[in-house]
Formats: sequence, C-alpha cells, structure tokens
Amino acid sequence: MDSTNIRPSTATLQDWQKSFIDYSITKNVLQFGHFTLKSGRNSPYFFNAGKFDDGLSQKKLGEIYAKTLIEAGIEFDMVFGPAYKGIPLATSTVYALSDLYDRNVPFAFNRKEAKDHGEGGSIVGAPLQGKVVLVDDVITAGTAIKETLALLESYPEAELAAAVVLIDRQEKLDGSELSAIQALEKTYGIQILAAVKLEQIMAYIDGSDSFAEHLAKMNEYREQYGVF
Ligand SMILES: O=P(O)(O)OC[C@H]1O[C@H](OP(=O)(O)OP(=O)(O)O)[C@H](O)[C@@H]1O
Ligand SMILES: O=C(O)c1cc(=O)[nH]c(=O)[nH]1
Repeated sequence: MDSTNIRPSTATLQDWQKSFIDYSITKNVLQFGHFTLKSGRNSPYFFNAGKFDDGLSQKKLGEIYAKTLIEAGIEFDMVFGPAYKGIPLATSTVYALSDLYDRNVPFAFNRKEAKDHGEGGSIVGAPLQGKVVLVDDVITAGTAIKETLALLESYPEAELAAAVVLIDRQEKLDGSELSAIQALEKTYGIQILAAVKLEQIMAYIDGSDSFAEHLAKMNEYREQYGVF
C-alpha cells in the first residue's frame, strides 16, 4: 500500500487501555497474520479471548467490564454471556461487580445446542428477566448480538438493555456505511459499549518497528472494510 494513503491516527488512549492492549499482545490474544472471520472476511489480525486462559486474565477482564458498565451508568438487572467465549466473561463480570461495587448480580449463559436430558434446555444460570446486559469479547458483524436478541424474544420478561465488548473491530456491514454497533444501536436502540476500538489498537502499535508490517496490512484492511 502507498504510505500516503495511510490516514494519520487521531485516536487517544487512556493508560488502562494501553495496559489492556499490551497485555492482550503478551497473552497472544491479539494475533497478527491471516484469519478468516465468521463473516468470511480475511483479516490480518484476530482477537482470541480464549487465550485469556488464567485467573489473573479473568480478574482483569471482569474489572474492565464492571468498570465500563458502572461508569457508563447503565441500568441492568442481570448479565448474559453468549456461548462460548461469552461464558467466562459473564462469570468474571459478575464476580467483579460483587467484589468491586458490592452488587450481587445474577448471570446466565446459553448452550449452543439444547440439552435434552438432566435439567434440559439451552439456558444455564439465573432466569432471563429484567434488563439484560450482554458481555462478549468482540463485535464484527453483530451476529452474536443479533442471535441473543432473537433468543430473548422467547423470554418476554427480559429485554436487552446494553452490550459490552472488549473490542469494536469498527467494520462496515456488507452493503452499508454503518458499523455493526452503529446499525444495532439504530435498529434496536440498544447501547453498545466497547472497551477498545480498532483505531486505538492501531494507534498503540503505530511507531513500533516490530509491528510496522502488521500495521500496514491493518490499514489496508481498514480502508476496505472500516468505518472512520
Ligand atoms: O459480531 P460477530 O460477527 O458475531 O463476531 C464476533 C463474535 O464471533 C466470535 O464468536 P463465535 O461465533 O466464533 O463463537 P465462539 O464464542 O464459540 O468462539 C466472537 O467471540 C464474537 O462472539
Ligand atoms: O469476526 C470474528 O469472527 C472474530 C473476530 C475476532 O477478532 N475475534 C473473534 O473471536 N472472532
């Protein structure tokens, strides 16, 4: 790519966001290479929250979700984690809400395949009711959030009040100029919060020689699929 096409970064980063991105790189959660996304797009980077695979990681993540929710003043009654990667995130979030904010919040998660023995069903945990906050790792096309909205249609006492993700990939939906977050907020009126946006990840690695090649590929990807 011609370097004159690279848009200068205007993204600002708070210290905790820098620490989080740095930690994600250290844990190999934030990876660079060739990845096929659920949407079918070929991405030069991937955020694999499954590599947050120990107690300290989950503690840090729980704190980020809890802080994001509380500081945004979101009103909620329970937390929902969509399978699979949303499941540990939901437990870490409610643990942090209890530990740091003295709020004992119920949580639930789904099974990808309904169980037909034992307790049965596809929802595990607290009854789905009241204002639900979804926690997930990444938003790309918003499919996971739309699936949760569809699931909640069977639970008239529950409404999706908000969603919190770690990473907003800031990608245009096919045939649209809107990102998944913009489209979901517009269509369903739900608030979606992201701890870190792609532009902030790019600003963080900008200037580091070891990431220069990856950054160039991310710029190309962003020119093709990104919202600005
Ligand atoms: O915004 P979207 O286009 O839905 O993409 C993001 C979703 O994709 C991944 O989950 P995946 O469906 O791969 O399932 P997993 O949690 O079982 O890995 C990721 O954990 C998000 O939930
Ligand atoms: O869009 C996806 O499928 C996706 C992107 C990403 O960065 N991480 C992830 O788990 N899924």
